[in-house]
Amino acid sequence: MTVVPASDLATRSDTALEAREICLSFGQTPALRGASVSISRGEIVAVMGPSGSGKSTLLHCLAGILTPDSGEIVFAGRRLDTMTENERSAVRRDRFGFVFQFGQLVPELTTEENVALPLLLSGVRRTEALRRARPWFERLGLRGMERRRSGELSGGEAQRVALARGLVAAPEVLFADEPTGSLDSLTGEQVMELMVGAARDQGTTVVLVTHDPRVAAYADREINVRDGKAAAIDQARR
Ligand SMILES: Nc1ncnc2c1ncn2[C@@H]1O[C@H](COP(=O)(O)OP(=O)(O)OP(=O)(O)O)[C@@H](O)[C@H]1O
Repeated sequence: MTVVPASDLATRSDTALEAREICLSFGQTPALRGASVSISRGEIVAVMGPSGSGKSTLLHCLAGILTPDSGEIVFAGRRLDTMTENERSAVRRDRFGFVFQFGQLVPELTTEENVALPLLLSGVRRTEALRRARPWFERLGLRGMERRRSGELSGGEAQRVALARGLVAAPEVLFADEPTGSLDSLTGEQVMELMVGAARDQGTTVVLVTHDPRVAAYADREINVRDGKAAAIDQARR
């Protein structure tokens, strides 16, 4: 009989990312109270729930930005919560992408440098990083804006640049916290269409926090967070 090591089994599984019974408090405030979620490879998941319910905290734990007080985070078969800070930051840099509500572009850099940034931080040479950033301008309708700085972009343009930056290194998981929260609904829908299209092309798993049911409708599945606990929404009700 061949014994398959548990690590191999985990690598072969379809699960990209998992939180198991995670708890996290900020001082006396419990933000997560035993939240569990399991996200498949290539799946696009919307995390919904009332303000203050723990959505962003859950996303930050899944992304290895925050470490839970108890429970486990498993990414690609490995415990993220027990890694050293250096290992976790290498996972964030090399295997995860991020898009936040206000884009958070580096104002001193041109848009093409902003898009290329994750590659530069991973040690890709500048010419090569800029070469790989270039197709994203065409793809996201940003052609001609390569040399602008973030102050010279509209909100929707800046958010598309942020999206390109989040996806340029072909991350395994893209974390998006209210990526359309600062945009009007039409611009928000354009950003969502681009995000979902690009993520599907690359096979990127997406964890998306949103208040907006129209944004959540782009996801394959909704997870509802209430009082620091997560529950999958019955798909039949959607
Ligand atoms: N850095 C922090 N320090 C102290 N308390 C915090 C911190 N971050 C979050 N909290 C608290 O943890 C709880 C969950 O916050 P979290 O931001 O995860 O909720 P959320 O569902 O994302 O809310 P929103 O939809 O308003 O963004 C809230 O009670 C919040 O006040």
